[in-house]
Amino acid sequence: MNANATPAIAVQDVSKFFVSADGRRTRALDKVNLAVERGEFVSIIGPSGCGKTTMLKMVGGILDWDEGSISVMGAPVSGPGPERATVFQSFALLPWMTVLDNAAFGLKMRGETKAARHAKARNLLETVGLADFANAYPGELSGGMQQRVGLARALAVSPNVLLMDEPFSAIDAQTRLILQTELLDVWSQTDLSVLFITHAMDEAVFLSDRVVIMGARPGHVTDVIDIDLPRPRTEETRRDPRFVELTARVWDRLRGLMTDERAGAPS
Ligand SMILES: Nc1ncnc2c1ncn2[C@@H]1O[C@H](COP(=O)(O)OP(=O)(O)OP(=O)(O)O)[C@@H](O)[C@H]1O
Repeated sequence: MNANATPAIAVQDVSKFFVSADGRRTRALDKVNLAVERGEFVSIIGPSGCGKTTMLKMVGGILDWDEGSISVMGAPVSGPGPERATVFQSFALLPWMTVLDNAAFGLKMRGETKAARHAKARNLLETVGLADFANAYPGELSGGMQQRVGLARALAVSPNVLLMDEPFSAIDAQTRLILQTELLDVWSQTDLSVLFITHAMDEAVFLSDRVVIMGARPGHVTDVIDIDLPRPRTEETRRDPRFVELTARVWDRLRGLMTDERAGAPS
C-alpha cells in the first residue's frame, strides 16, 4: 500500500435521499464517511435496508447522491468508469453467451479484438478454475461456477477497484467458503482495492482488512473494526481464537443495532 497515494475510494459526508411515490423525501444515507486505501479489502455489513447497496451503486457511478463527495483513485465520481468493476449477487451472466464470451464481455464493450479478449478471458478462466468450461453456457454451471465467471468477467477489464454486492449469498455454504479463499488468492496477486458487501459476519472478518458496520434509518457508519488477522488467510484462520473473537465483536455490535432498531432508538 502506498501511504502517500489518495485512497482508492473516498466517500466524504455523503447523504442520499429517496423520494417515494407519494412525494415523501426519505433520508437513506446520512453523512457517510468511508475510505478504502489502495490494495485494501474492506467489507460493509449492516442490517437490511441500511443503505449498503445504495452506497455501492453510488461508488459505482450508477446512482447519484445529494450531499458530500465521492472519489475513486483520486478522481471525483461522475458516472461509471473503467477503473471500477462490479460483481453482483445475481451473477448477471448472459445466458445465450458461452462462459468465454461472458468472461470477455467487458472487453468487447471496450472494443478489444476478438482474439485479444478471448486470450485474456481464457487466462482468467484458468485463474478461477474454469478453463475446461469455456464453451459451456451459464445454465450448465453450478451457482459457484457462475460466480467464478462473474469474477473473471470483472477482472478481465483490469480494474483498480472491485465492488462486490453480496457476491456469495446465493451460493451454498461449503462452496462459499471455498470461493472466499479463491477470491483472496486472486486479490493477493493484484493491487486491487475491494469494497465488499455481505450479511455474513464470518465472511466479512475472514476476507477483510477492515469491517465497516452500518446502522439504519437513516444509513450511517457506526463502527470500523480493524481485522488484524495475519495473511494469507487459510482454513486455519477460521479456527484462530482471534477470528472467533473478532466475529463475536462484529455480532455484538450488529445485535446492539438490531435491538435498538426494534426498540425504535437511534443507533
Ligand atoms: N430506488 C429507490 N427508491 C426509494 N427507496 C429506495 C430505493 N432504493 C433503496 N431505497 C431505500 O433505501 C434504503 C437503503 O436500501 P439499500 O438497498 O441500499 O439497503 P441494503 O442495506 O443494501 O439492504 P439489504 O441488506 O436488504 O440488501 C432502504 O430503506 C430502501 O428501501
